[in-house]
Amino acid sequence: MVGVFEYALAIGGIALCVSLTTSRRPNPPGNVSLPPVYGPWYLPYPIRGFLAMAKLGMDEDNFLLSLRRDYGPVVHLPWPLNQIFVLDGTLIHKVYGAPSSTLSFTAIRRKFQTIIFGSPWKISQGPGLARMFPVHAKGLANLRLDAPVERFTRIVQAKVAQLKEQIESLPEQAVEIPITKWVIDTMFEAATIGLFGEEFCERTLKAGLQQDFNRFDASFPLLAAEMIPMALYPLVPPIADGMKGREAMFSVLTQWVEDGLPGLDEGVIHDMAQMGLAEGYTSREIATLLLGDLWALQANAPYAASALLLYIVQSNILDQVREEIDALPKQSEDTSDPVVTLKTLASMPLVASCVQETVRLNTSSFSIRVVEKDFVLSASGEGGIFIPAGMRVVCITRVGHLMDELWGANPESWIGDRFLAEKQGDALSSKRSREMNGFGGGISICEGRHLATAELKSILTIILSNLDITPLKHVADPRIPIGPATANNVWKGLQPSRDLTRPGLGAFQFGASDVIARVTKRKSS
Ligand code: HEM
Repeated sequence: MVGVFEYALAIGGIALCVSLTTSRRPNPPGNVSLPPVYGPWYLPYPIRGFLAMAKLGMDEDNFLLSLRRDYGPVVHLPWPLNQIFVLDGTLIHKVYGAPSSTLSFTAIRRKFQTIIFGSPWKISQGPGLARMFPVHAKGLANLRLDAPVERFTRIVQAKVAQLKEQIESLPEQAVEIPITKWVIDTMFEAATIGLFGEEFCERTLKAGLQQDFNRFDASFPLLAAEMIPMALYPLVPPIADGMKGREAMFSVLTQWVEDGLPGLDEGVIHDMAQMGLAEGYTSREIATLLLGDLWALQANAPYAASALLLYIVQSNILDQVREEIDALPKQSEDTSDPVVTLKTLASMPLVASCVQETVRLNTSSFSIRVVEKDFVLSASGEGGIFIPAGMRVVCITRVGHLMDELWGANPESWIGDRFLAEKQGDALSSKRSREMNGFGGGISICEGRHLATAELKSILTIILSNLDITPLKHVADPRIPIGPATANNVWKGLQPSRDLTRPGLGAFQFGASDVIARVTKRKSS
């Protein structure tokens, strides 16, 4: 029988081997240097790596900001992460601009398709997916979004009308609701109908799939960390629970594909499913592909939308935002409801700036690349930092968003017109837009960014045209570690607390934390 001593010996042996192999550093050529290594010099590399992992998981913002202060724009976090973090906007753009033959992403996307979304390896590694990737990207381009945005908008209008009716039926002519939950639930339905159509959404609601989505989504950080082999998923309780949620979603998706995608006859989801059938995939295999879209659709935008609404209604630019919204053409002469289309949404520069500012402040995105060939990372072309082949480079967008000089004196504050050309000048506002990397960048940039932006503008427009929102009090979620949206909480208004268990996964989520708001029919005009 193997005893504790043998186990300790084996673990010690592995740690020693890792320490010896990972401590050997390559010799960089010429006038370039290696990135500094994280952690106290006297500790072995694996211990430094574990320290980094623990700090990242416990206090993302403070850890990331301290990396840049203590090590500069690039730092190597040793095994088990074994990643090179890039912490400065200019260098991040160098990574985004590198050719895929040097810094690649496809292998990671393919691997995630299996270890997170459950596709069989033969599909995630097969040639069919290579044919689907470009069709998928085109399917979410602006040109293809009129119909999804129209469907999304129709549902949000109906939900707001329902809320108005509820308000009118009450003697106090007001309701007090958890506003984040209301926005997230509304977005869940509207966005599902937007991309997947009404019939699928109806089946989703009937099966209570939003809860299953949340269970799967809660396991996402562990799955994406790639630390737990798939064979052990059933033994790790949060992942096992996530897998139950995933299975429930597969079952509804598979049946819907089996039935011939009722309620949907165009768009990216329709095209993907048809391509899957043409490749000879089973309905369940197609369901695994569609799950990736359902996750991307719902994991970020609803949270960003509720943060945006709360920022604006508590800011001193609310009246200006309303002026812009009120200037939209009306649906008819006897209504104040605006025409909400991709075209009208594009005519609101202040609202666009508020959306960008919210995505800047309320996201943390890690864009990962595999280093295929030795690479020198340099801002100026002179000297630079040597990155050897075989490593992983990770663009840490959050640090650039909070520390780069171009944001001015108060980068941790929400300033709605920070991106407005009229206010900042054309050069600065377009430089800021280029450096806003909340949707990632380069070959892995968020394909849904146009849809997400349109959704955020649409729901904001419909709510502010019809309702007055007064935030009253914060509600905590005792189950999750929580924190302010930024390390130095400079926002004086109310916002739900940020779930700190999701470093680098896009828009901040809030668990069950919320803000109770008083909602009345809009009075001001
Ligand atoms: C505010 C809302 C959103 C935020 C902040 C966001 C953010 C991100 C980020 C950070 C990435 C990874 C980028 C990288 O690795 O460089 C990503 C990928 C992706 N997003 Fe979004 N996203 C949002 C909404 C959406 C929506 C509504 C969709 C629609 C389906 C979507 C579809 C995708 C897809 C398909 C990818 C994968 C791209 C790839 O692997 O190449 N996203 N998103």
